Amino acid sequence: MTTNTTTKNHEGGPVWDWAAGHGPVTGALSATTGAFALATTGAATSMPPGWALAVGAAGAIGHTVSSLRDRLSARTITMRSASWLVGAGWTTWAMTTGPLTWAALGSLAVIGVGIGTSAHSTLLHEEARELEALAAAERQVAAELSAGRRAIAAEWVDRVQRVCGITLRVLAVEMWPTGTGFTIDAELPPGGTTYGRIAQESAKLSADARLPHGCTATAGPGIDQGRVLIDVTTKNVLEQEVFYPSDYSRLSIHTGIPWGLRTNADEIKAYLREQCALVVGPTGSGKTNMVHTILAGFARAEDVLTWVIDLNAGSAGLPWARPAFDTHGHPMDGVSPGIDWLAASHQEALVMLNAAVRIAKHRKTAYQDLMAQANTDLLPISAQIPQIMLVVDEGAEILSSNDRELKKLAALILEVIRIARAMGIRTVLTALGATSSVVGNLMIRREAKVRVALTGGEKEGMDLGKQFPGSRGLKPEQAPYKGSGFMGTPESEVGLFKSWRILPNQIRDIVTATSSIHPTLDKPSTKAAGGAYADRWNPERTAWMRDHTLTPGTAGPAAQSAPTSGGGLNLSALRDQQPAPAADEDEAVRAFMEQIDQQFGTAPEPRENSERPAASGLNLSALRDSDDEGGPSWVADAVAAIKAAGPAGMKPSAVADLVRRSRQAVRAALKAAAERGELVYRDNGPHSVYVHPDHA
Ligand SMILES: Nc1ncnc2c1ncn2[C@@H]1O[C@H](COP(=O)(O)OP(=O)(O)OP(=O)(O)O)[C@@H](O)[C@H]1O
Repeated sequence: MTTNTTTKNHEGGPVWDWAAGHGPVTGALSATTGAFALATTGAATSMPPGWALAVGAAGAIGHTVSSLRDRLSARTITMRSASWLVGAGWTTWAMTTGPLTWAALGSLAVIGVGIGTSAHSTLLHEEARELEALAAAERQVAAELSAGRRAIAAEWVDRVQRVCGITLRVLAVEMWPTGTGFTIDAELPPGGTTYGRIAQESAKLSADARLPHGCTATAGPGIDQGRVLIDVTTKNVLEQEVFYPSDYSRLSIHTGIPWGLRTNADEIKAYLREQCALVVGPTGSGKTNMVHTILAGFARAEDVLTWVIDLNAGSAGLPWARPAFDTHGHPMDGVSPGIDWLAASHQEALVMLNAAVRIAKHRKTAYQDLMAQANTDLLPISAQIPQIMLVVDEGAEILSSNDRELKKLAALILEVIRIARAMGIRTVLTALGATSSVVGNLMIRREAKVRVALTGGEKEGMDLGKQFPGSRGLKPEQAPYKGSGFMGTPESEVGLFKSWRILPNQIRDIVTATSSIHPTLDKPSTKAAGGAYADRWNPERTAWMRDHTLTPGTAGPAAQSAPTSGGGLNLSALRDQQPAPAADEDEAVRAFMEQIDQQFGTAPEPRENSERPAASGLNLSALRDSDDEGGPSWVADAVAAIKAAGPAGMKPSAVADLVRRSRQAVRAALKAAAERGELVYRDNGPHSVYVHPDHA
């Protein structure tokens, strides 16, 4: 009957779910209605009552078997088989005595309520039993885990005692979710023991623990100075090839740029707002690959513009520039280069570095008000005023070269490192080796504290102690895989590290994906950088990228006759390998080189250039020999800077810092300028300033 109803209601009404299991109420209802239906039908058809008993016994046995299989409790099994037997007993009795009597119906109702109640209670019992079983399993896992942790703690207390002679009290052992190691949090013994004493025995501890190659035990500071955290790597992630993540979301110079992975698979970031970086790696260690991952990070940053110098045919920057231009060098719609400027020749590098110096100086005056408002002496870098990251591939070799041409570049690179920290220009230099001329340079030692050493198994010239002074126990053998090595930053203790692998396809993807992220150079900086910056992607100027018969940095035919726009430096004039240079071009090259030689030729570092900040293009007058302390070039700069400072004016000392002349000379020159009416002196004791007449 129920089946008929079901079929009829199938279209629109509720559907019986025969597959669903019974709860206590539906179970009792089903049992009693079933028994009643069988008794009435059996009585009407004179069925032998013994059949009902036989069916009940079979049901009890069947359910007992299935309950045993489901590992249900004895209580549930008893309840179920009792229900079958009681139901069958009632049916047999009712068939014999007649099911439609008050006694039969009443007893059936009592049986129904009884089955429902006992089913409910056994269900609760069953659930409680299940929960208890789960909790017991969890307790067992936890007990095993904490036993494991206790064993690790005991083992390492012994080890540190044996190797370093220090008795630790382990407070916690944290297993890394990546399954590649664990961290021990321990208390150092009283008496002033520092974590450094354990850190310097890293190699011995790793050997004592018989860690696989590439795995280390490194100690770092704990929550306070009396605690130590020991990171122990047990699985070597350095040997794996890990590809650059496919997440190209926005980054910022302020929140750090990820450069690769620690052995526990954590990302390690470089914070470069104020720091420069030095990446050392011999040939074949994965240095070029690492430069690309660095450029990838900068391309993703909304407040970074990357200027690349690679005198080795520009190869480090080319994959980042080419996808943005068509075969004629014209920009592709909707794609902008992943780097902002690429110099592949001495001349272009010279132009770029001079522009960087001019920007640094001009920013100092142009953003005085902004910095005063923000109450900071550090230029607030943002998408509107981006940081310039100067990446110089094999830049450290440029710094240590005796070649006259390279010395000029070296002087300017050091100049940028020295003067531009606050104004948002920082450098990433790569080097083939950690030679003393590189890491021995005071400027590099002081400013480039983000350090990477790619070892790739190479031991020759790998003096890790020089590159990471104070960190003992680092051995190139610990990172014998390509792209692996050590990295340390002021924020993160030196430790093993793996750079991501990146391939040309992915570089192309990143260029496209980040096209809308790149900032534009702020107006004052663009002005200071001059026409040479504005023209940097001119098809003529980038002809060498497409025409392999041209030497990098040389312009295509069009540029040879046409002057560059915006009054910038005409690079064609600097070409040193033109087939038949015109006489006046030769003359320009000679004059240019002479002026540069006078300025930089012999000195290890350049004298301060005195380009006019607002001048467009490369200001050759800046390269003039300037012993003339009262000479017009820097006084004009000073007057321009004072004008840019507005009504607040500038103190003579600030002007002296800016133009890099002695305070005495500056005071005299400013006084003379005031007497000529070019400036106004606002006398206010120690706060006296010079103001431009426009703002007086
Ligand atoms: N992070 C990495 N993970 C895995 N393999 C890498 C990684 N980096 C580099 N390699 C491997 O090492 C090879 C050399 O890499 P790369 O060209 O970057 O080295 P290099 O130090 O710049 O050498 P060279 O100066 O000779 O160009 C790559 O072809 C690649 O097979």
